[in-house]
Amino acid sequence: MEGSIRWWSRDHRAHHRYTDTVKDPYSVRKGLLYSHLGWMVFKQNPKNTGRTDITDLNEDPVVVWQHRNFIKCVLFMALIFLPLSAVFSGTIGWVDSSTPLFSVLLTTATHPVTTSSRLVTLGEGYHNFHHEFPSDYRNAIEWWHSANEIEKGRVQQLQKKLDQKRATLNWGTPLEQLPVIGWDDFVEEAKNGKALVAIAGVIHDVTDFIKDHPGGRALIKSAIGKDATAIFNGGVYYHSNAAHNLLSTMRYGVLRGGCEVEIWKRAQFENKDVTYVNDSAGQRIIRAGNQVTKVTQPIGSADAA
Ligand code: HEM
Repeated sequence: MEGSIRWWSRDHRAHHRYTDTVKDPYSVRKGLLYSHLGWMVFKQNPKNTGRTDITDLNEDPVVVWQHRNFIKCVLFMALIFLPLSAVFSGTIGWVDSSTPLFSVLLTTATHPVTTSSRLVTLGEGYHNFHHEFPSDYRNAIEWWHSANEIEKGRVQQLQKKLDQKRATLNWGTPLEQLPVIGWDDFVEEAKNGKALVAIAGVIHDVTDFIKDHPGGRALIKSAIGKDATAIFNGGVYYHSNAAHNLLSTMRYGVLRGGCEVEIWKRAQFENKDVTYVNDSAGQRIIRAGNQVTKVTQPIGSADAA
């Protein structure tokens, strides 16, 4: 039913090359039933199937012979070989393991593998692996498979999950989206009641946080309308990585002439090659300790005095 070696391989190569597109002969987008059985039962228009190179198959005498004598081979297998093997082995069962599971696993070809899909397909739910590594005889990654290429794929999948997770979190307004505020305007706004604190060239609105500050209201209030870069980074207290992360959620603006931040911002506008690393979702990756407000060498600390 699945045709000659040549016919099957040609379509399977097209399936790998054009997975889930109109040129894929078993595209799951044509329906579950079609990707399961339809592609074998219905005559396909060869023009619709993507082109593939099968010169190697055409040069293989066994493949060519089997293709030319396909009907004879089928009749031989069905009417002579199978009955004889049943007689000699004492069993009459014959299971073609590929087709019943094929449709289910095809649906997983472009989707993440789930535990249920693995169970329902008796392991064939790992079909993504077969698409990534078509020359690999195995069907899945297990702990004893440590080949470099497979590990790279695994790390990239983990990275994808990490990117999805990162995109759900609040990392603060990206610097390039913040307004640039001059020093005098910053001081003026702070005087007029907005609790603004400048740290490392970024202005933060800490109004809602004053009451929750673990170091007390008085200390955080003492920094309003000031540049608290040194104070925040060890001058009074060396704030944690978590404190810098929290601070980024309070971003209000960028200080004109405010250290590296404005230089970076200007470079962005001038299209210079100064940039941060973004993940696949376009989210900026902020590694622990790499926050823009983190000044690694405390500008003024008790030790330096
Ligand atoms: C501008 C926004 C600020 C934020 C978001 C902030 C956040 C925090 C956080 C989360 C902690 C807990 C410990 C840690 O995670 O490091 C903390 C502790 C502390 N903060 Fe701040 N802080 C700010 C400003 C300031 C200022 C301006 C000062 C000093 C003038 C200050 C002095 C302290 C002190 C002394 C502690 C230690 C409290 C203790 O453990 O007893 N903080 N801050």
